[in-house]
Amino acid sequence: MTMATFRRILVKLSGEALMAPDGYWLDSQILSSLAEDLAQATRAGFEIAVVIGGGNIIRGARMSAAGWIDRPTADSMGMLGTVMNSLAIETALNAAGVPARTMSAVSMPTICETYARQPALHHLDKGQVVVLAGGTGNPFFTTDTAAVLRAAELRCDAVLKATQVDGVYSADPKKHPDAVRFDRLTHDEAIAKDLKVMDTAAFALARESRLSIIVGSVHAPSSVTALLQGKVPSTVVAP
Ligand SMILES: Nc1ncnc2c1ncn2[C@@H]1O[C@H](COP(=O)(O)OP(=O)(O)OP(=O)(O)O)[C@@H](O)[C@H]1O
Ligand SMILES: O=c1ccn([C@@H]2O[C@H](COP(=O)(O)O)[C@@H](O)[C@H]2O)c(=O)[nH]1
Repeated sequence: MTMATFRRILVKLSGEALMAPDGYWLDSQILSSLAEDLAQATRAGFEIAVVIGGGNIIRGARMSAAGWIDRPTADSMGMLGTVMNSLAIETALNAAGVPARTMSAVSMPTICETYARQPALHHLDKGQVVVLAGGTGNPFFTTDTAAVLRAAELRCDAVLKATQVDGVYSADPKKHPDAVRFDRLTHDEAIAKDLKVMDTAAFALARESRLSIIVGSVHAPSSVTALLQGKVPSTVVAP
């Protein structure tokens, strides 16, 4: 399957991208612009499922490294952060005229639907955007792994990681300005080179499920549609 034939996409949005320039966890203008971008992708004919990270709120590994809290508890807090971001994106999508519903891997029935595969497929078939919250529901994982897992479950054609950088580089471009961007990589290469734009578990699951991953910048104008249509730079990780 080539990019031109992709129809159902799991968009992994950076949580960090929601942050306001002054460091506040959520900027409502950035949120609306992301929702408008997703709305444009649905109008272009893509079926969209969303996983949003929690890097603007809590990263469990970093928090527990300080020593006062254990990793599973910090990760639980991280998963709750992704629910907050998911409810925010659901609200912004509905305001942009796109029916959206949040489904959480962590059951909280007074707040949103609990994730289950068949109802999620049904919502997607009806043209709704499903926002998949709470990661995998387990500590020691990331929302990148959750994105690949849900993409495989929900018969998505690809995962789009819309992040802070415009692709996968030979090293973290924020720390190594001389790093070189790859246009294309195999899953094996991404794992062997230990390219930390996504965790190894996510790449390994994508390899097993033969899922392509497009990595590109969330900051490009109309980034989701432009990335899916190959109009802006990205890296495609594919079998
Ligand atoms: N080889 C690499 N190529 C590209 N980016 C890399 C690489 N290694 C590390 N990175 C870093 O990975 C980051 C993106 O991944 P990460 O999941 O941490 O952030 P995110 O997409 O903002 O997610 P969230 O905020 O939701 O956790 C980039 O900002 C970049 O600095
Ligand atoms: O399956 C999961 C997904 C996430 N977490 C925790 O949430 C934070 C935020 O997610 P990011 O992918 O880093 O944006 C993550 O650091 C974990 O602490 C989790 O435990 N399980």
